Amino acid sequence: MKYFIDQLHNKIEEKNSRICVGLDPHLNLMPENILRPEILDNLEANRKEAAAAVLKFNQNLIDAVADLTPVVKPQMAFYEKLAVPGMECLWQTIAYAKEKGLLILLDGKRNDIGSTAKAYAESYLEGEKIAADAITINPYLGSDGILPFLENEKKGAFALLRTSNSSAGELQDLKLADGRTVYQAVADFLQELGSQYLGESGYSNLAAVVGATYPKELKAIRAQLDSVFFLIPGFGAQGGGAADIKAGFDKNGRGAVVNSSRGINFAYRKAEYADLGPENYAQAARAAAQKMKKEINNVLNLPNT
Ligand SMILES: O=c1ccn([C@@H]2O[C@H](COP(=O)(O)O)[C@@H](O)[C@H]2O)c(=O)[nH]1
Repeated sequence: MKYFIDQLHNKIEEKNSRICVGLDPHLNLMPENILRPEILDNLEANRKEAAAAVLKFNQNLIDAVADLTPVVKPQMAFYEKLAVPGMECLWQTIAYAKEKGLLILLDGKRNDIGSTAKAYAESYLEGEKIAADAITINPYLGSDGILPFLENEKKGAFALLRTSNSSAGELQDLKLADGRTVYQAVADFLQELGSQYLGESGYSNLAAVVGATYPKELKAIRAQLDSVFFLIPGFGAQGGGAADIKAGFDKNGRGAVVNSSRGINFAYRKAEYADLGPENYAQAARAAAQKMKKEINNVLNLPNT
């Protein structure tokens, strides 16, 4: 199978799961048996130890959720924060997740002029073992900044469309002279550009990010776009729930994955999993991932297997 988007579809079907587990190692939320809290008092001096702790944390999480999720999404900000050891940790995490059969969506929101975008694409998407399968991008520079991420049909790009954050509407909801909002214009642009990269699934390797925290907009965008696959972040910690993401899927329950990062990574901190204790954070993460998978399948009227 050639296309990234078809690989993602197949993994979703294989696991009957529409979740995406974020790998967002917020250091201040880590269990103490993994990361000594004193490390945070002088992180600059302790980056190596912190990165080693994050790698162990991630590997245990991956082991706990590998059969439940088609894809993981490392958020680059948390690895960049740890400088060189952090980047090593990121690549080791990616290699580990790949060994476990997971697809990797790197959340870096990269982009630039065409020649620089090409360098980003080569840095993060080129290669088999030590490379992501897809990356989040900012579409604001237009097509020459996007096309380098789509050159290899085995790789995909997820462009920011209508984001989940509270100030998303400040720019994205502005009205253009033709009556469309900025995000509606971006949506049309992505569908048009992505039509050259359609897989057998009917979806394009050029996908989009649409937040769970704006269900009305999510519904309208799904109605507008029939060949653009969605990453839907904002589930759990940001307040989005199963009812909010339903309209992001097509009538067959296809066309999207829903991300949760803190809600799964740090589930051990929730009252419902408190009995497990911080040392069993991976078990808590597994329980939270199972619950999310089930809630999404239920709201889409899909069987739970
Ligand atoms: O619109 C967007 C785009 C990206 N994100 C990223 O997704 C995760 C969400 O983390 P939670 O802990 O589940 O809130 C995080 O990496 C964001 O940078 C997003 O939330 N919204």
